[in-house]
Amino acid sequence: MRRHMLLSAYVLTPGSHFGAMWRHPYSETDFCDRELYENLARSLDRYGFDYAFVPESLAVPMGDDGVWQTMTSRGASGAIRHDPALLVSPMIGVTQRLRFTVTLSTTFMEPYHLARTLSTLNHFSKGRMAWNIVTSAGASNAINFAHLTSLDHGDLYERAEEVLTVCHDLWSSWDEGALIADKQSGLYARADKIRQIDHKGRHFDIRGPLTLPCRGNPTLMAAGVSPRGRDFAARWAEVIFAIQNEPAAMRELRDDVRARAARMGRSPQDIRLMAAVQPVIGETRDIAEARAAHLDTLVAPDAARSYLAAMLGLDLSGASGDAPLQPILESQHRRPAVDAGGTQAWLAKLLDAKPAVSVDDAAIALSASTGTPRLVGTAADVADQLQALFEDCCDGFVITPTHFPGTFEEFGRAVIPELRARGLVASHHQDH
Ligand SMILES: Cc1cc2nc3c(=O)[nH]c(=O)nc-3n(C[C@H](O)[C@H](O)[C@H](O)COP(=O)(O)O)c2cc1C
Repeated sequence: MRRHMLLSAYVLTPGSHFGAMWRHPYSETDFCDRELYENLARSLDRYGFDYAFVPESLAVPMGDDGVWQTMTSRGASGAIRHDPALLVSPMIGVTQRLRFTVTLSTTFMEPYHLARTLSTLNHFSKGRMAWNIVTSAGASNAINFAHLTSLDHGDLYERAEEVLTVCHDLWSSWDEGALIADKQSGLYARADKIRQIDHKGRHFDIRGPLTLPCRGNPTLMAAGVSPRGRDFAARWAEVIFAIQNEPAAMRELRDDVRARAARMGRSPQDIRLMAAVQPVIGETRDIAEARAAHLDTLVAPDAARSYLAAMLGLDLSGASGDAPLQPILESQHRRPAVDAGGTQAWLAKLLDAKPAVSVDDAAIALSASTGTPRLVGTAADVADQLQALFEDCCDGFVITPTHFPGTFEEFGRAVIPELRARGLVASHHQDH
């Protein structure tokens, strides 16, 4: 069977990987409206997206200095976040085919909760769930859980391994056929087909069983990039979510995780990589270029500076926006705890092209796409760029919006038919 591209819609508000999304003239702004998500889900289902992908953070975004007010007041990426599991619940109800990726943290959630929430969603969606497993490293993630013992990077992954073991045990704590609901005999469930898990580990003490039977396991995704994160993905995940600017970095990540998986006895081809991309589509190339340039004008420099500071682990509080970035980088020698988006590689590329880039220009460039490749052009141009990446170094894309939900509609109306005509995405009702 021909290999098909996976297509996900990235549901992050009020800014997405484009940090000023809500300011776009065509964008919705009420991200607390249930119907917005139901309508989005209907459209995604109709156009043939594979997934709605919901990332997660349990804190409002903040700069490296802990100041959250700037980014929240500017509506930066992730300033409004719902519980991912609850967000997709109404979306499930209005769709037949669309699948859902919820990002849930192994650090701040308990495995019993995780296993049960995902199990319920997998029942309600008839098996259309995926879990993007994150360890939520970094100070901002921990800010609302300061009462918990803080875990270092290695401990986060050790806990995550235990969480996954427990979840799998809970998901198999009911055998198929355990639920019989036999009114005649009065036997609802066969206890001989339901097991305690009796887990006693370093982090958890859990008897089990789960409070409901399982309907298959969710598809597992992972998003770490360190050697430990890659091992974790190689052990558990079927899909890796990547924010990488360069094809070579996507290729290296996929090859490396596949090699690790092979050493663990898995088939390397079982691991697919979905890369975040930001399409900017125009009726003509000139229109697309003009739209891309317009996007940058919507980014607020103060919020962009906070974001740059957070992503690079810099103190920019005393810096003028016009100052060149390079000397600041050299004087501070600071590094972020997490390089989640390949930001260092993005920065190296920027400094290579523009050694004297100012703080604000760098900040605006980062907030405009978070380092995801921006694909600018007509629908056919965007399809060409996706095809080239797909044939070279990845298995699908997470489409990050510049306006919400318009980007998904433009992509669905103009680019997906083009990809389908080229045989690159599954036809409707066909599995990938
Ligand atoms: C592409 C990407 C996306 C991520 N998305 C999230 C997220 O939505 N929520 C979250 O809490 N952590 C997220 N993370 C953080 C990871 O789960 C992990 O904690 C972090 O990357 C540190 O692990 P590492 O050093 O192995 O990369 C993401 C990381 C990457 C690389």
